[in-house]
Amino acid sequence: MGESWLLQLELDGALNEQGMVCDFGIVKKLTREWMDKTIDHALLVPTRMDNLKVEQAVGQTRVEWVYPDGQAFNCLSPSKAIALIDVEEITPESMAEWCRAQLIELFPQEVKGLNLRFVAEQIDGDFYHYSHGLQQHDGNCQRIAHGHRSRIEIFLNGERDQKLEHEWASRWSDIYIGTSAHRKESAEGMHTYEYRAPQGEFSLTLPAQYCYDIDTESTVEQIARHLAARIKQMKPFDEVLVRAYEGVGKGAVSQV
Ligand SMILES: Nc1nc2c(c(=O)[nH]1)N=C([C@H](O)[C@H](O)COP(=O)(O)OP(=O)(O)OP(=O)(O)O)CN2
Repeated sequence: MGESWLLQLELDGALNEQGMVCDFGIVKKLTREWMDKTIDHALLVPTRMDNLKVEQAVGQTRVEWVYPDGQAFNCLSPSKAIALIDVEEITPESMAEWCRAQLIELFPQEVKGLNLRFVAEQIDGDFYHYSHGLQQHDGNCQRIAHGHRSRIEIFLNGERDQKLEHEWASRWSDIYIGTSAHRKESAEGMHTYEYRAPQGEFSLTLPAQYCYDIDTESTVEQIARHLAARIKQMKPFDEVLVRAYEGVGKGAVSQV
């Protein structure tokens, strides 16, 4: 599944010569750089999970996992796009503990304690939960399986339509949004996506029931456009406006 969490930090320690525990600028820089290097835009794999096999060779990592119903999940990607986390399950709490233990080592010695929390954005309505990879992105969004938790707003003739929002959020609850051009032949009932991007070769195979393909890259602009077009097909006489988000506070608007 895709996630977008806000990170909250509390530092404990004696005051330095500037009267600070640690300059906020340093806190933000250290934390952001470390998160970007380790878990942000990565596929987080809980290595104590059952039915998991991980192989690493020459900069590539392969993850094979069997779903409880016996179906297969397989991802091959440059190693930095897969974060192996020594826990049974990825939760905000298990990730906070895992990150805390490593992050505290990076702070100046005045910092004696670090409390770290991951929190989901407060979303009053529906949201969609998806993973994807943008082959054409020159940054880390090219990684084949990173995801977001995103609010969605749909308007018909200027009026919010929460029933439609709910329908799309349910359809896109823990979904992989694939790009048709990346599809390769696969066993029946499975989808395989493969592409080469600047960071290397990416490949992902998972059950078709967890996938939704679109004809373009899955940028949030294209997602908003796709949703607006699909809704317009069903409601040709209505003016349709979609606000689709990508994680917290960023998104796109499409109107047809
Ligand atoms: N105009 C667009 N820009 C970007 C898109 C997009 O769809 N349209 N998509 C991405 C990536 O998919 C990416 O996962 C999001 O990247 P980024 O904003 O860097 O990610 P974070 O969620 O980590 O956000 P921060 O708030 O910067 O932590 C990139 N750009």
